[in-house]
Amino acid sequence: MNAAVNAAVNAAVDDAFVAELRSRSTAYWANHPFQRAMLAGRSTREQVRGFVANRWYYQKSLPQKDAAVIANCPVPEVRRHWAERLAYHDGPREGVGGLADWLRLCDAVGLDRDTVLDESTVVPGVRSAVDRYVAFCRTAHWTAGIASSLTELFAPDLMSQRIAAFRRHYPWIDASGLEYFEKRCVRAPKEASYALDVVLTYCATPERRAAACDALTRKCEVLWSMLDAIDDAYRAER
Ligand SMILES: O=C(O)c1cc(C(=O)O)c2c(n1)C(=O)C(=O)c1cc(C(=O)O)[nH]c1-2
Repeated sequence: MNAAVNAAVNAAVDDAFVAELRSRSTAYWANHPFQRAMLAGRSTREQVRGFVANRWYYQKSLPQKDAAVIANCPVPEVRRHWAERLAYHDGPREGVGGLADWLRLCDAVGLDRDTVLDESTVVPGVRSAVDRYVAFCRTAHWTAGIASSLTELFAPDLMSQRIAAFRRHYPWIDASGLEYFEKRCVRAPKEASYALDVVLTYCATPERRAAACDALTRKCEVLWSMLDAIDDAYRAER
């Protein structure tokens, strides 16, 4: 095979891999009935608050998940880049960064901060789903850990819809709290694009690529399980 034919074959193989990863969007939590109801303005205050308070457990676990990916990754350039994600959520100091922005969203929906931070409203199903995500990134091959973040390919569209829905249907939410999602709409596509490049570059075998696709499915299941648990806990409120 000459070089041009080889390059064309490799590009086609990469395209098929990316298409396979993108096809996992059908299992993304944007399609969960709880999420659909929230976007359509059919959630009660307690359900919206339940989502935000429970999601805190996901937010606070992200830096530990990213630290696990870094710990397993042998490539300095990738570690350097991935460390930015960790720094983003933790922020340079108290009160600044992704976690602080999420806590401002908690304020904006009327949650008591101490109650959010003591996690007394976190339901068991959310805790175990998130813990599963962190454990997966600790134990799986580092490229699978990175692939599991690729739900961020699907997140920007959902976050834009969520911002619009919160403004339109839930006027009791202080709009300043939406800054978390506004910032993520800019950042998530960049993070997803980098993660996709890494997965394309370092998943060099069909087995690694299959494992990356499986990791993305597992991650969709984590998010879906979170919403199952939240939906269940706040069902009586509907
Ligand atoms: O609001 C959302 O629907 C949503 C979804 C996701 C996701 O798909 O995992 C993330 C975020 N937000 C997010 O804000 C975020 O920082 C984030 C990091 C990750 C990850 O797996 O590393 N996912 C997500």
